[in-house]
Amino acid sequence: MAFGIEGSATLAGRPLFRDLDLQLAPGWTCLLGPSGAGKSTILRLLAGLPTAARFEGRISAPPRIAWMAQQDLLQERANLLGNVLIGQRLSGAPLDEGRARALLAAVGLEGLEARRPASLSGGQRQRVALARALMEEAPLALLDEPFSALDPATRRRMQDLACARLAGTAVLMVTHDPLEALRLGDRVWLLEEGRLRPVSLPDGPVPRPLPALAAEAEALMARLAA
Ligand SMILES: Nc1ncnc2c1ncn2[C@@H]1O[C@H](COP(=O)(O)OP(=O)(O)OP(=O)(O)O)[C@@H](O)[C@H]1O
Repeated sequence: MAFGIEGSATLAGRPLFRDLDLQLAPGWTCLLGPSGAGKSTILRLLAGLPTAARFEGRISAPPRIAWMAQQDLLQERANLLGNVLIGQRLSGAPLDEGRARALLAAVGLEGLEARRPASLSGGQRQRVALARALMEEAPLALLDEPFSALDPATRRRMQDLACARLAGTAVLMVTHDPLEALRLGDRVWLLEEGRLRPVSLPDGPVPRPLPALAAEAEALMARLAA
């Protein structure tokens, strides 16, 4: 099933983006672009969350979405297991504690289930937020810089994990990392000056091997810096 957003947005009377047409099929769509271009606004619009922008157009999204914001939005009063289970608790679904524990183990936090978020590092907190998003099993996943707080080796492992667990899901990921977009993207877009510009991709299934991507990453970094 395809989801998407079509339309234009203004911010304090000025155009933020115009005639946007972003369709989200199963697989990874990656969104790059300079700070303030409107990437998080697009994610929030798709999630049905309030934004500072005025939007006119059409949004197609399923009722249930896996959502990972730039801030981890962990519940400080709940332990890690409680945080991963929060979607099920809020929706009144039966709690699948076994799956939540398995996801915490998969993100490398086995044995920390009873800890509170305040006792974790930034990277550990981000991995709890990832486990919570993966717990959702929603048809659309909206991920805003989901790996930004991780060291390179952990980042790569978490990218592989997310890729495997979100197979068949329509994923929209905002990232500032060209290599990450090239590694994971089935489709990659650059949002600049209010327009979406396509990025051409090397052949092959995602996640792509890194050595093959060095030249493309260099070229894309140059476009971002322009
Ligand atoms: N709560 C808010 N109130 C007023 N303006 C806002 C608010 N949130 C975002 N904006 C403005 O909306 C514009 C788009 O912001 P958005 O967060 O979508 O950009 P972004 O591309 O995701 O940026 P970044 O890469 O820095 O996260 C920016 O000019 C920003 O200053």
